[in-house]
Amino acid sequence: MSGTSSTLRPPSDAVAPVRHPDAPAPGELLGAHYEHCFGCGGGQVHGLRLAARAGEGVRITAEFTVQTAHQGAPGLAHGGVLASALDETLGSLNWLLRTIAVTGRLETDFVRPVPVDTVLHLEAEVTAVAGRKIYSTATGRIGGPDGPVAVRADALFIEVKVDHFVDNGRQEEIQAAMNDPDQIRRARAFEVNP
Ligand SMILES: CCCCCCCC/C=C\CCCCCCCC(=O)SCCNC(=O)CCNC(=O)[C@H](O)C(C)(C)COP(=O)(O)OP(=O)(O)OC[C@H]1O[C@@H](n2cnc3c(N)ncnc32)[C@H](O)[C@@H]1OP(=O)(O)O
Repeated sequence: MSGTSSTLRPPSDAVAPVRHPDAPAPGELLGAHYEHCFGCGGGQVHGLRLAARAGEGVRITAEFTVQTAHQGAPGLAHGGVLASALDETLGSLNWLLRTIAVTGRLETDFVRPVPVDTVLHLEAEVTAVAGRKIYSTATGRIGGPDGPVAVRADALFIEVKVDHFVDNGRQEEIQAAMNDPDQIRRARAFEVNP
C-alpha cells in the first residue's frame, strides 16, 4: 500500500529542476555537509555515515550500512533510522542545485524489513521546483543497487538562507561552525547561486 499526499504533488506552475553548472561531477563523492551531522558526518559515533555520490542530472546515489546501534526490533533496522537515511540522501540533492534547503515534509513507505549489517543502496532525484519548494523522491534497495526496494520516500524541501541555521541553532555549535573555515567553505558551496 502506498500513496502520496496532495501536498507532495508539484503545483501546475512547477518547473523541471536544473543541475547547477558548478555542481560536483557525476561519480564525485560529496563528503559531509557538517562533521557532526547524524546522517553524513564522521563525528557521530552511532551516526549513519552515509556516503553520497553525485549522479547524472539531478540524481544522487548513496550507501549506508545498518549497524547494531540502529536496531528497532531484534536484528532489524529501526524505521526512524531508515527514514533518516532517506532524508539525508534527499538532503544531499542540495549539492546538485547548490541551494540550501531543509525538509518540510517526508513521506516514507517501509516495504521490506532491513536486517543489521545490510547495505542500503539509496537513490534520490529532484522531480520539480516551484519557487522555494523542491520536490524529490528516493528509494532504498537491499541486496545490491538493483535489488528489491525496501524503503521509499517522497519529500518536499524548502529553500532557506544560511540565517536559518545561525538564527535557530544552539549558539555553541553555531559559533564553532563559524570559526571553522572548512565549514564556511562547505556552506558557501551551497549559497553561491546565480
Ligand atoms: C555558519 C553556520 C554554517 C551553517 C552551515 C550549514 C550548511 C548546511 C547545508 C545544508 C544543510 C542541509 C541539511 C540537510 C539535512 C537533512 C535534511 C533535514 O533533516 S533538515 C531538518 C529537518 N527540517 C527542519 O528542521 C525544518 C523545520 N521547518 C522550518 O524551519 C520551516 O517550517 C520551513 C523553513 C520549512 C518553512 O518555513 P518558512 O516560514 O520559511 O516558509 P513557509 O512560508 O512556511 O513555507 C514556504 C512554502 O512551503 C510550503 N510548506 C512549508 N512546509 C510545508 C510542509 N510541511 N508541507 C507542505 N508544504 C509546506 C508552504 O505551504 C509554502 O508554500 P507556498 O509558497 O505558500 O505555496
